[in-house]
Amino acid sequence: MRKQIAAANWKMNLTYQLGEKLLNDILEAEIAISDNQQVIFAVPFPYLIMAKSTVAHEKGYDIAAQNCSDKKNGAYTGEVSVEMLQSVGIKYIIIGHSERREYFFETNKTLADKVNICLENDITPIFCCGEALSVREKNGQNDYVQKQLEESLFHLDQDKIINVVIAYEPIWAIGTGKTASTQQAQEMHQYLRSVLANKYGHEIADQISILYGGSVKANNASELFSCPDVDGGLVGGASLVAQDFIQIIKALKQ
Ligand SMILES: O=C[C@H](O)COP(=O)(O)O
Repeated sequence: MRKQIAAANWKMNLTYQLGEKLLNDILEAEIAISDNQQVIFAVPFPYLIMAKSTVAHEKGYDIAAQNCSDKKNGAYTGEVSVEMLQSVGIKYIIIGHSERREYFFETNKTLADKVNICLENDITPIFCCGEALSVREKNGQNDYVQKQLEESLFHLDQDKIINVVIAYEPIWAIGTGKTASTQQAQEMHQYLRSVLANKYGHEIADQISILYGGSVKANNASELFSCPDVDGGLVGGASLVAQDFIQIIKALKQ
């Protein structure tokens, strides 16, 4: 049975001290996390070790990096390699967030390289895909996300794809307060799963968690997560407020 995941993406927000307090405030709520659920905090690089040790003894909680280099190592000043992240215990990395695609010009090919290095190091990529408003207005969202999957993931064998988490994030819903309707979210997630099934078969596709991202809030998480093909969320703004993210964790399907 695939995991139900609440992933917090702090992006470039919070000081170290506020981040540490936020983590502790959420852990103090002592939410019961079932074996089928996972809570992940994607924190800025300088906070990874603190965050990792803060959740170390908490069942069902883990930490992610928000990005990594597409190079393995070497003279790339300012870059952070997957091997470095692995060496401090990181098990998840967000790959291909739309903000990285837009502001840092990451291409499907670069992201395929990042995915490969993650998997070589036993790290689960949380692979983001999603269309801009202009694409949706032309009803081109299915082809658009399918191409993102084909060009960044479909070189993987069955035993590798099974270790990837996918996050569908309609760009028009990120940080805008506009959320995809439950029907839009379910349609896209179902479509993504059918694309995976066509390539890898239903048994594999049914095991891959597909998260929804785009203005998930405390008051809409239950409805979104109740969709059969929505396996939790990748949450930006609402993950910065302890009480809001606590509600979002509680909204995960069991
Ligand atoms: O990574 C998270 C997504 O970009 C969604 O962000 P948001 O919840 O602020 O819309």
